[in-house]
Amino acid sequence: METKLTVDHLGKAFKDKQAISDVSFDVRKGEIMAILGPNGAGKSTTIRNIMGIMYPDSGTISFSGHETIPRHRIGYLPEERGLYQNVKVMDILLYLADLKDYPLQKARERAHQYLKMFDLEGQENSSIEELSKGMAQKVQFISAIIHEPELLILDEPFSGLDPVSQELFKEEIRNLAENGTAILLSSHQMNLVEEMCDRLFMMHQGERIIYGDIDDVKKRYANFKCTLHGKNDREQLESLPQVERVDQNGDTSVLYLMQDVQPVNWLKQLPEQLNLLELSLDRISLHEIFLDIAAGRVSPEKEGAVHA
Ligand SMILES: Nc1ncnc2c1ncn2[C@@H]1O[C@H](COP(=O)(O)OP(=O)(O)OP(=O)(O)O)[C@@H](O)[C@H]1O
Repeated sequence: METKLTVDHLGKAFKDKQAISDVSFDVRKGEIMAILGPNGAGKSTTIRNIMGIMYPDSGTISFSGHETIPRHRIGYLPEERGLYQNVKVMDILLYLADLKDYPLQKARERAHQYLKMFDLEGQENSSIEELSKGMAQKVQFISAIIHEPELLILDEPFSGLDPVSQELFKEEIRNLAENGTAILLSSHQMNLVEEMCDRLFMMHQGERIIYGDIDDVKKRYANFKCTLHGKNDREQLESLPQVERVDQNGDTSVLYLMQDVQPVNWLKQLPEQLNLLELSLDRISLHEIFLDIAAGRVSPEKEGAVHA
């Protein structure tokens, strides 16, 4: 797949605070790539460097192999929402398309098409201040894609959206990728990331922790967990073979199993005296991998540890 964006060994400090260091990843045509990490991990700093809102101290950013970034071929939904408040919806969309050198007539057609798709038909002449927060967010999303960008950067696109609007956004983001747009998406909603994205770049304290194909990452990091309902002694559960740790809440115990456990064999050796009302065995989710990272239970992987 053709590489659209390459971020290579990027570093940026604010005074004595190293916000990001040695950040490297790429985003390919037609894929949805997630950039993830706990609050303060450095996601927005990375994105702002790509967008030229700030300049890196080290490293390079290139677009289709060139270090001159054609910003008119990029669409950007920033984390900070906000469009000019007292300007009409259609006027702002055409103005922003024009800033990207996109033909006016085509922009008008696409604006109508997207306003309809996002249930905003008839709002062309409303001013932004008359719209609800979610409606204004839809207009801002349209403004990010109106000029048919080759690379689309979405910083927390789903925050503040109701479930119906969230579905609309998801569907359109998928459509854009299917039609060849390279998408870099930052989100704290792990279930959506797991559902939508092809690859991920997970960072913590400014550094890369995991980089790779979502399915490979899940296989590599997502061990099995066994949830037991029934009154059981925590220490006894902790002493069972191949149990890494136990979380207990009342009569519910979650046993996190070591890597490479064979679930069937592991189940066979459970002691008969266990109090078992219910038992389930699942792979841990991306959400839990994320919590492990935030808690420092996953250390940065070596370059190339997971093949991107
Ligand atoms: N303009 C700035 N001046 C000083 N420090 C900054 C500035 N912008 C970011 N930082 C610091 O850089 C680090 C990374 O911040 P950044 O906003 O990139 O994180 P993030 O991953 O986007 O977080 P969040 O999920 O909370 O949006 C933080 O420690 C933050 O305090």
